[in-house]
Amino acid sequence: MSSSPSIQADATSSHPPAHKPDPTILNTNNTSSTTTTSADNNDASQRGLSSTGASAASKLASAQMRLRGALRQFPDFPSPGILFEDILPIFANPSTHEDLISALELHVASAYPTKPDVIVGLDARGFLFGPSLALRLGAAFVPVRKQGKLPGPCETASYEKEYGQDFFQMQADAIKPGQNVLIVDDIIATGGSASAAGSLVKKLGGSLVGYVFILELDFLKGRAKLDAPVYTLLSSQEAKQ
Ligand SMILES: O=P(O)(O)OC[C@H]1O[C@H](OP(=O)(O)OP(=O)(O)O)[C@H](O)[C@@H]1O
Ligand SMILES: Nc1ncnc2[nH]cnc12
Repeated sequence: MSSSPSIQADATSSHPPAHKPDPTILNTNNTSSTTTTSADNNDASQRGLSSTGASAASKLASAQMRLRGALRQFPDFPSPGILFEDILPIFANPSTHEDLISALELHVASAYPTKPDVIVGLDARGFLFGPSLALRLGAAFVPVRKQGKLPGPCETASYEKEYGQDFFQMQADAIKPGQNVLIVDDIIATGGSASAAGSLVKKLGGSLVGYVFILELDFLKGRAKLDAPVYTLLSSQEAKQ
């Protein structure tokens, strides 16, 4: 699907206009927002994002703006018609790196009364923040890797993404049956990668409690492929000048 010229053209022509509001920032009642619960009074409040009511919401909104401001876009990478979102500048600046981890920690603390046992990060950009988030939450970190990288018995799933086809693998003993698993990745585009990762988690006996992404290319409707709650910190792609 991803190499189809018509889909690539769609991906570019459907970019929302730059002035389109980010519902994550403007509407704290939607499914992408972070609600405040007693669970907010945890470590997140000690690290940059306060945990109480309006204050937490406004700090989250300003963190979201800084994170969106850090993104860079590269047209026609890695193939014609794709507007590539580069998340790496977030990690080049300790302040936006902190914004990211604290915002995600706050979301998990608010949305999951029982903390996940395992954070699963997707190869490769899910490895940039999955382990830090897991450490903050006191959860295990487990990678989903591209085929051929993991030793020992593995489960495999094939998938299509916005710009290609691939295979994901997990080590067969990476998750204990019944563990609560949260999948994290930088971007959801078509949802192919995330859906394949979810199928692997379930094959291993994990209980998939949700997905967390930094950015959603919402015009590709990837979340429709996922059968667990989806949270995205920045809920739409906005073309930058
Ligand atoms: O929703 P989808 O259409 O499946 O696309 C999203 C996936 O594409 C990118 O990964 P990529 O495979 O490019 O690997 P990388 O992280 O190694 O760059 C991104 O990091 C997501 O994992
Ligand atoms: N447009 C995009 N930018 C960055 N990573 C992606 N993964 C899938 N689509 C992407």
